[in-house]
Amino acid sequence: MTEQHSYRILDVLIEQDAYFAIFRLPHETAPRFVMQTSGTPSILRDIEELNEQQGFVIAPFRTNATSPLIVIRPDRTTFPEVNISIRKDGQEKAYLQKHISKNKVEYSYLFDRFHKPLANGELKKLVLSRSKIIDRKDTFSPGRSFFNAVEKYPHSYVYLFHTPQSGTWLGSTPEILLRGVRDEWHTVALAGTRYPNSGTVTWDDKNLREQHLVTSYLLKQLSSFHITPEINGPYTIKAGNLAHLRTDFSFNLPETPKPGTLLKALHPTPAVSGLPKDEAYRFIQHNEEQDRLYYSGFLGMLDTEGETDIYVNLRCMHIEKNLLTLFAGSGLLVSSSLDDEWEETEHKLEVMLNILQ
Ligand SMILES: C=C(O[C@@H]1C=C(C(=O)O)C=C[C@H]1O)C(=O)O
Repeated sequence: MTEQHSYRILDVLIEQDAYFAIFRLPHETAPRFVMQTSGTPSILRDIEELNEQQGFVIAPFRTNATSPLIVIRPDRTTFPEVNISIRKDGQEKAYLQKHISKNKVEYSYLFDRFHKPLANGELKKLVLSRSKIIDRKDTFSPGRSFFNAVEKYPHSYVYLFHTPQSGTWLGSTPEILLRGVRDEWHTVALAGTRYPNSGTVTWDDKNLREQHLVTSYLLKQLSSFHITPEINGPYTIKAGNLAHLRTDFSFNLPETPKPGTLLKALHPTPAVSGLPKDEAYRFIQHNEEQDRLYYSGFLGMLDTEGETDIYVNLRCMHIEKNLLTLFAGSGLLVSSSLDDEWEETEHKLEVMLNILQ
């Protein structure tokens, strides 16, 4: 099967409103595919209900009626044959950035609003995110963009999924939330961002502190289950045009906690939300002025009999009939500067912008 044939199949599955996900794990060559062929996917109210589930999980940042927590049952794991007609490409139109996207002036108001509780010591860290909305070209193909990302981002988890409940999402994320085979499990603290042109990356105090906050949080959550992980890091990793600081946590997971319970304890980590956990999560809900939907939620296969690979949903876009909404955020500390954080989100948005053609 040619790549062009594969991407047309993916586009047709989206047009047919199928329940499917295709994903490529870091450093693997072949993407894996899952599709539910009968009934409707499970809709869950609470992350802990994942303890009773196996399948492809799609969890929003915040579960609500518009963004439910979904599990696709993997009825089939090979590409289906679908009737593909050759698409007549319409008139070319340029990708246009819509006014609804926050410009730097509007972003600066939100930056000030987020900085206040950091400056007065109420909160230690807050992740401020924004989105960029662009017109979808007639020639845009989600399937082709997925394969572009597979090629361009070998170190990331690249995915495309569709369900009628979530809509269509595509992304290329570097951040593992929970990975496990048998009783060997892993999670990762990924925080601190640079955009090096070349050579070695150096890390300032702000980035080291951000990384330290996420590491301490993960240790605390794991130790609440009496898990003492083996720790490796922090070290520098590449993710497309960006570099991050990463610390690995490896541990045994006997009978309990089950993965759903652990995911509930981990999500949302301060890499995407903030500290203290509950206060930061509430602050974002009331002040960010956008619904993050599935951005900064988590996704991937949950299969306790086989292999579990759950990633944080970053460097992603929501694909609609006429619009593409790209998301990016960055972690603010009291020492953050407006220009640096804006620039960081610009670089993060490029991850999706670079695969649109
Ligand atoms: C929030 C995002 O990325 C997260 C935030 C980072 C940071 O602030 O340094 C780094 C990696 C991710 O954990 C994003 O890509 O939107």
